[in-house]
Amino acid sequence: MSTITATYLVHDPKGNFEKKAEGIALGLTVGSWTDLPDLQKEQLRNHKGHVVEINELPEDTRVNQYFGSSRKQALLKIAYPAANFTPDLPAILTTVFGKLSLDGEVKLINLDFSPELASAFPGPSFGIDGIRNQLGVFERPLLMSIFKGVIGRDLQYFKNQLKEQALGGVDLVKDDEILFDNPLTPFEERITAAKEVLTATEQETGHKTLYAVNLTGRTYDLKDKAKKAAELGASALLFNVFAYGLDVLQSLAEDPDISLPIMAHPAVSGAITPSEFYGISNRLLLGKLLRLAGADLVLFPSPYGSVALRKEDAIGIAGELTEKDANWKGAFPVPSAGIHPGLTPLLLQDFGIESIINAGGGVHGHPGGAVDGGRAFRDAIDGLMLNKSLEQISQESKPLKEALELWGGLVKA
Ligand SMILES: CSCCC(=O)C(=O)COP(=O)(O)O
Ligand SMILES: [Mg+2]
Repeated sequence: MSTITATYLVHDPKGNFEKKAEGIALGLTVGSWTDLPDLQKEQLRNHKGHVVEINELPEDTRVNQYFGSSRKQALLKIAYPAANFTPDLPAILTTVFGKLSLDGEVKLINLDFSPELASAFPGPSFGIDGIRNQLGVFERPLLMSIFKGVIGRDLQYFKNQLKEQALGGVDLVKDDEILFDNPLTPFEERITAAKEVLTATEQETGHKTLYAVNLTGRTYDLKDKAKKAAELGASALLFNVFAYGLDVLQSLAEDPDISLPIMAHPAVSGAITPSEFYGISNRLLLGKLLRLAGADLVLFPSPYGSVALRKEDAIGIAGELTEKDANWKGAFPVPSAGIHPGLTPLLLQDFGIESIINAGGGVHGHPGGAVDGGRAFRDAIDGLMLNKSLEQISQESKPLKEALELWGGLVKA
């Protein structure tokens, strides 16, 4: 039988987890909080949730300090028959965590899709290989930079900033997620201006750079805007998926007339993921669900930047995005926020080659400007791929040396 199996982390002072698990399995399917005497055997067999596993965990002393009283914790696995829902994320999330998300200390940790159900989801259209093919870059992490300070500036400022970033050798440039349609830099004009600038920089340097335009506006206007972006020659879309919903991302990814890589931004996800007791795990939300809904690149806070995630969470997200056995193409992990060139060895060590190093302030804040900001990163990445140390590379690269002096990163002798 096709199913989805949810794993929940639950906390309870008494630890009566069998009762809790059965209550969820029945309550989210055919039952209610009161006895329903005319439930039929067949109804129970085909539609009731099934408790697969109850794994009581050792008491968490941090949790107990938080509550000032003892709290037992357990992981509960419950399988729900696919016959209960349509194969779409709104139906699935409402089944496995709709009412339950409002019902005390329950966190949704994972979802396992049976193969038949998994096949209903598209996954990335381009994925890691598709984006590498577009760029012709295969043997190093990619480098992305972010427009900064564009709000309130005109198209000429936008073009200048894009040119500098591209000349610094970055592979992708994305809008900041807070840049919306506006009279100074309208959506369509940003796309055509970027195409003009990036065609010229590619002719000058031979290096290709993609531009991800922020797809914003009312939900029902998004598809037409995205199609227009594709027609005008945009190279990728940035999308604030959690302000809209995972299913909106899926609709964009599935549309054959919007044949562009989609970069998912984590804005607003912090309202759902950080609690130990409530919400949805980062690994599931920013990893597995974004990948199956069709994100080609996924931004998330790195473990060591200005807005940090726990390292275990960040590595978990990247693992979900790149896991080889999954049904979908791999999506690029993009650990972000507060990234500067001194962090490059750490990023490479923790996220490997199949990742994107992404910086806004760490490019534009370079004393030599954004061109040197990009070069500092590229020199660091290229040198590390040759097994040189950051210190060695900085002796050959003035931009990197200056970046390390400003932001740190050299291991002192
Ligand atoms: C919180 S992950 C998204 C990072 C982001 O959107 C951003 O603008 C990072 O900019 P920074 O100057 O910190 O590189
Ligand atoms: Mg941003």
